[in-house]
Amino acid sequence: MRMITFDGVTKRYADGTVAVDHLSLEVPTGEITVFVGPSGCGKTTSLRMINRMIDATEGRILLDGVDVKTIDPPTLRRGIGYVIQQAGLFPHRKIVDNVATVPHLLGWDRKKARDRAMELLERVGLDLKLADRYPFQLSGGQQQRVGVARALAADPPVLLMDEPFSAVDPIVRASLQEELLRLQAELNKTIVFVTHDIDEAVKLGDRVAVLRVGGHLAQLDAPSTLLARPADDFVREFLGRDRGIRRLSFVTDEGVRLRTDLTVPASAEISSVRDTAEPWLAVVDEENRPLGWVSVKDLPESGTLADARPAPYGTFVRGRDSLRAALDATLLSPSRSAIAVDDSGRVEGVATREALDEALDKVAGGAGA
Ligand SMILES: Nc1ncnc2c1ncn2[C@@H]1O[C@H](COP(=O)(O)OP(=O)(O)OP(=O)(O)O)[C@@H](O)[C@H]1O
Repeated sequence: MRMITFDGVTKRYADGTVAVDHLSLEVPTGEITVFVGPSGCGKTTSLRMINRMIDATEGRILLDGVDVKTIDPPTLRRGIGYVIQQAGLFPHRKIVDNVATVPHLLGWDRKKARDRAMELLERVGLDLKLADRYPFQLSGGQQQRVGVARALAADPPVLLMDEPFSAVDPIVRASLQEELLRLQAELNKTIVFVTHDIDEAVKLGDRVAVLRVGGHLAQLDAPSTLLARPADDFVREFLGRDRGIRRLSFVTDEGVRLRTDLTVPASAEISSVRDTAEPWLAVVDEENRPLGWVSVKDLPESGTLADARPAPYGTFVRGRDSLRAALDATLLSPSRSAIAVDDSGRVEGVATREALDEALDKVAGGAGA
């Protein structure tokens, strides 16, 4: 249990700058809440008020109903992991010692702290051969993983992450995001994640708080709702281009009707399919895995479908992928239909363009668009 409540929180700095203005919102237990917004909108200030690196001028921040101002900062921070950009590792300590620092401070003996550190490094996907190196001997992405491991060391229920993945290249960034989602599925921490990147926000957030300059909350919603129904022009603009398409990432493929009459085994005689009215057929192997598309009018005179050269195909995983993935699969297939497979890659059926159009109509209808 660790729910965070902002109750009319204002931060006015000494020079009069109002960084956050009467912010009220709830960060639910066990979820990732992302604070996103343009530079200077008060994201970092809001985050740091939670662990009292900055104290609010007005209002209250409650942790499970207890005002953080009544908890002394060291005690408070013991229950709150903190990850920042460029990891902020101690440069003169080995990787394993960086992670073991907090358990050590908590009074664990050396071996137990070290074991815990190794376990966490493994968990965040770091090659354990790197444990005895120093931070400067690691890549930016590796250092970030260590930063996450260190924040998790005391097993805090709350994790604050301030632009943790901003300093690494897009590919490493994507893998760190995946890793965080994988970890979170196991750990269920209450996470507040700050970013200025809206794509990162909708990918990671269970809920996304969009802030505007001056620390005003513009909208707080699940990513799919945010993309479907931005509250105003500011949010719409901040979400950027391709909002409609991006939204399809959050729509499951479940509603898409599949046809099962468009697949044929590679062992079938060509003569048996020549008279079909369908222009394209999906060929499958004996285990019902896709081999590709064949154009019926271009089939050889005789033989089996194994003798026809199947063209490349796109697939999506039924029940797991989004409508966006299904649509993408159609673009990778000459038939413009997508092959639906199960988790083990066996064909469940074919989603035709008509079936996808129907599904898209339902989404557009439901958006109030
Ligand atoms: N110590 C300070 N004294 C005065 N003003 C400050 C101080 N720290 C931050 N500010 C101002 O408060 C506002 C919010 O800053 P904050 O760092 O919270 O924004 P942010 O949304 O995290 O920005 P960024 O994405 O650029 O990091 C900005 O206008 C900033 O200039």
